Amino acid sequence: MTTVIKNGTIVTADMTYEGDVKIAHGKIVEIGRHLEGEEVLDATGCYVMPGGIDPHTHLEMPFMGTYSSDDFESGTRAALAGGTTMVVDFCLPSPNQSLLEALAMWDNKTGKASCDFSFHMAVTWWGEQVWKEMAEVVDRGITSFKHFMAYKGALMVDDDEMFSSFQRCAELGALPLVHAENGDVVAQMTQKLLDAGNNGPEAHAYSRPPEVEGEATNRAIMIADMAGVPLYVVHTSCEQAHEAIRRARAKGMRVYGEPLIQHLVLDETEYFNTDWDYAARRVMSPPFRNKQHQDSLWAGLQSGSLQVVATDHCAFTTQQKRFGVDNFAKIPNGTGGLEDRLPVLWTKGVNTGRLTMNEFVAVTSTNIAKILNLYPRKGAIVLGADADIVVWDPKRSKTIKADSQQSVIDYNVFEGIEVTGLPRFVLSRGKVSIVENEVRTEVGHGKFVAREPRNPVNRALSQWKEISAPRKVERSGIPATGV
Ligand SMILES: NC(=O)NCCC(=O)O
Ligand SMILES: [Zn+2]
Ligand SMILES: [Zn+2]
Repeated sequence: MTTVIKNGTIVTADMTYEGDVKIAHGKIVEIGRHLEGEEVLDATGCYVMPGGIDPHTHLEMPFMGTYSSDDFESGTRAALAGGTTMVVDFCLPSPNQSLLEALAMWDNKTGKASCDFSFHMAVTWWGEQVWKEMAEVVDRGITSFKHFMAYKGALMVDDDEMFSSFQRCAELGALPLVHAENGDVVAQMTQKLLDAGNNGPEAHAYSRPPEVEGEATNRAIMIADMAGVPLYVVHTSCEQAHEAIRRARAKGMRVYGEPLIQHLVLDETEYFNTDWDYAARRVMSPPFRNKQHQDSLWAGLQSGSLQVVATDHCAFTTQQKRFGVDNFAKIPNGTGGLEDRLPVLWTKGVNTGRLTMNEFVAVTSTNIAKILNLYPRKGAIVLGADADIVVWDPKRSKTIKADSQQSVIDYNVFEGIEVTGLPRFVLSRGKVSIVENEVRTEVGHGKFVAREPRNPVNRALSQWKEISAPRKVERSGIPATGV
């Protein structure tokens, strides 16, 4: 069957123009005027954009004694409902577990996905087995490796392990990712706060101030530079971390920063709410920051020093959050946002003039497609691309409410925010999955997307590092050793 999206304005990361889009067998087969097809989707008054790609989700993830509540079924449904057509989740091996064994476990979770997905592999320990298996993981199309510099005693790796892993990434043409917070300092700060009786959710924020993130970001950048590999910093939340990324990029380093929609819009005052549940539901790492940090993140998106807006969707119910009722360090870290990322960013970004429509497409889809070597199969409206498309109605509005969301949790951190700009249609490889409020997603339609290593940035950096590597000076007359 052929489908035509008619009468819309196509908006990509670099162009805005009138045109119809024809789809067959899940791909874009024609772009032009007055196209015909068996199924017609009317996009009058709408923008036809590449579907969102969320490169940072944790679906059904074992974490802090429980599992995140949205799985690949509810998570990908929430994604599609909000205009996101691909998610990249994290495979987390336990300490000493084989990466391949962990991957098999994660593969088992994905059968219910209704949009396409990929994985980042986490490096949670180091040894010859990990070194070897990283090559196999890359062969299977997973070309990015996550390193947690926090969560001491659980997922955290030290500098030695990170440097080894980053060098392996350089050899394999893969991309290292970091959760950048100084885990040693956070662990001690946490204990000090608890000893002083400071056990509420607000102490979570006190235990990991912006300096802790800034230091780790600088350290990860230095280690990546020594290893000769690009670096992607997840959930960049503050000026200190942004400044490190900005400075590195100004020096020509290949470093990317990813603010979350939560950090752009919600601030630290959320933790001072006197309702324990309200504050605990917003506990995530890094924590929400103040308005100055938010301004810095918006400026980074505007100026190009930050490239991607993600969600870090890791949803826990109120019941799960209550594991930490006497001790903030036991509150499962994470918030939701998959369904809300695009509408909230459009409302707070495009509708306020902070972002152009093309910048919106860049930071929600195209930039990450390029960084992860998915472009132009994903993140583009071009011939041959996957028909992962959102038809965006800039006039549709709603008030965000947990009651009507796709996520299975019982609250929404954006509750009460009025958004203007919502999908009219969302297509996942050509399948019409969302028609305004009607959900037509198909369980199992989502497929794993394999990625190739050695994207152009990896190759360019390796070439430059090879040319500029330290070299032994050849000397003709070497003096005899004087004994
Ligand atoms: N961010 C967060 O609080 N939870 C998910 C795990 C992580 O990304 O650190
Ligand atoms: Zn993290
Ligand atoms: Zn995360």
